[in-house]
Amino acid sequence: MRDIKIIGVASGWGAQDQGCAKGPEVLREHGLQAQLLADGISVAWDETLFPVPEKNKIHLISSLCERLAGKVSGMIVNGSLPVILGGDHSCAIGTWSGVVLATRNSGPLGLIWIDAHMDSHTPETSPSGALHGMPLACLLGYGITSLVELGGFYPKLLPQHVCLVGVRSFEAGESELLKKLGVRIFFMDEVRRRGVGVVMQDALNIAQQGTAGFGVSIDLDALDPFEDPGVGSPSPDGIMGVELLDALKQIKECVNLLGIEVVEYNPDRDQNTVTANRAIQLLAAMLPRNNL
Ligand SMILES: NC(=[NH2+])NCCC[C@H](N)C(=O)O
Repeated sequence: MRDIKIIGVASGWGAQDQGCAKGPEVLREHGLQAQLLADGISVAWDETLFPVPEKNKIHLISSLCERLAGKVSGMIVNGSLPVILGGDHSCAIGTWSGVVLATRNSGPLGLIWIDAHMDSHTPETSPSGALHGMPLACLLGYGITSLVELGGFYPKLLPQHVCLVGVRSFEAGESELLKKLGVRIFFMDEVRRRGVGVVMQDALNIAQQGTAGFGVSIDLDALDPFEDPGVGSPSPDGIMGVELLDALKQIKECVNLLGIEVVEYNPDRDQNTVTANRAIQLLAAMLPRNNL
């Protein structure tokens, strides 16, 4: 049985609304470990990383992501399953760089990116300039050099092993990049038409075929904000919580699961801790039972 280890990333520097910096510690105080244990899942809280203050936002995020990548790759080398809790989605650059650092000799990484947004801008195409709108482009080899080349190599991901699920809010530049690269996007209308469970099976095929293993990155704004308001960039008409939970259950059977990331929990916008509870339930759906 693999140890499951949590790393919190208490940074909102990649977002315009920085409330999600408080996300990991609020989830911890909310009893995340006890709630998972009640489901038969024992998780150790390894550490919450706090950013080191820096005038330059890009330096701040790249050094935070470097620390994160180092921790994540160390955990995988030691046989643990890393679970990363954001913070804003720019931490994905660190998470998945770390996974790839540890596994690239065995093959490419597959990644399922569940999100309302594409997060695939470069500074040239981004209307907001916010770094949490850029992590997927960085991982695919496009954008700010220090982030793209984090860990000393790039790209971290190949387009044929990546897919997005739940997208409904995006701008032209990022959509053109993903189209050019041929990344499969399960837009919200397809998710609604075919059901999240069926789409997730396709997503798992994309992420598992020809890869050393795969990861899942969940931006909580993929969920419908009417049900789950506790996110940084709410976007209407998203995935229903129970449906996503059900679809994610197939993941815990996958022995080639290399890492999980849940980001953008914003306690300032949450109501009656509904989204905190949802984040914990999503983890419980995906994590292998190790306490039986
Ligand atoms: N991780 C996120 N919540 N990303 C939202 C990005 C929103 C918008 N596309 C931007 O680049 O500013």
